[in-house]
Amino acid sequence: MIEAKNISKSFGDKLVLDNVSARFEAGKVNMVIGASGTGKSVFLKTIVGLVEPDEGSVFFHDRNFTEANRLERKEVRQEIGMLFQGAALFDSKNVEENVMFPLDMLTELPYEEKRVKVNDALEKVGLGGSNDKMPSELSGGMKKRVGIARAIVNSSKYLFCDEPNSGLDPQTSILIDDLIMELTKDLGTTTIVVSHDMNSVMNIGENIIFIREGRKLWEGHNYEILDTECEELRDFIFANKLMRALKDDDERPKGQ
Ligand SMILES: Nc1ncnc2c1ncn2[C@@H]1O[C@H](COP(=O)(O)OP(=O)(O)OP(=O)(O)O)[C@@H](O)[C@H]1O
Repeated sequence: MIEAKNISKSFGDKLVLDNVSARFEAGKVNMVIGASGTGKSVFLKTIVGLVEPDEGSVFFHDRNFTEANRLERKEVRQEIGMLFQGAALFDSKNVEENVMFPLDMLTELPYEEKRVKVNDALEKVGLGGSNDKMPSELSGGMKKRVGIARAIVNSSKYLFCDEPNSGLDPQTSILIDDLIMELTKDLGTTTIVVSHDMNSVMNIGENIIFIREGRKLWEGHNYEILDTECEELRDFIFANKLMRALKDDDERPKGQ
């Protein structure tokens, strides 16, 4: 579980996060959604300590991360797996070396033990046996899978995914969403997905917070979202034509 309490952050005189609180449960896909430039990434960076909040605190289970010292923060960070936008693989490293990277950085394990963990992570994302492939030989969806394997290889308790579907076609996006959901359930991770993709929200959003201009305006489950009374959220959702069509269809009297 991760809890962010009353987080505020300004850059210069621009208030980017205004008293945002959220609770992200273990074993659930938690989503932070909102339009571009609205503060989602700054919020995620605040949670991992890449940005220091001006006010408020972040807790990982009962550990106060905001007040933790360097060593305590390092311990928490070792439990966080990150899937970056665009997968961010090292082009000059093969799949095995890419997935092994966090183990090289964070552990003293011998190569054979690291290899067992890498193979296990690759199996989990459906890429068993791809160790020697280079990123240039992989499709966009496979690169994301490698990125996900790298995020879970160190038995991460927390899985953060920044725009996991960016650059993917709709079918591959669904496969990646499903994989994120499956791993969250199987591994019991506290998963946070930052996204502005409404298809993903409808596929996997179990606990969603909507941020607009630095303020949290709504939170709930994907089955509630289409019925929201929050005008700003409706504008965000129904900017997507498919969502508008679904909503109209839902409201049409049956048999028409
Ligand atoms: N280090 C920084 N210094 C100054 N301003 C920043 C900094 N980081 C972010 N901002 C500003 O904070 C605001 C929120 O940015 P943020 O990246 O969180 O948006 P976002 O919702 O993640 O957008 P996107 O979906 O496009 O990634 C933007 O106006 C951005 O310019």
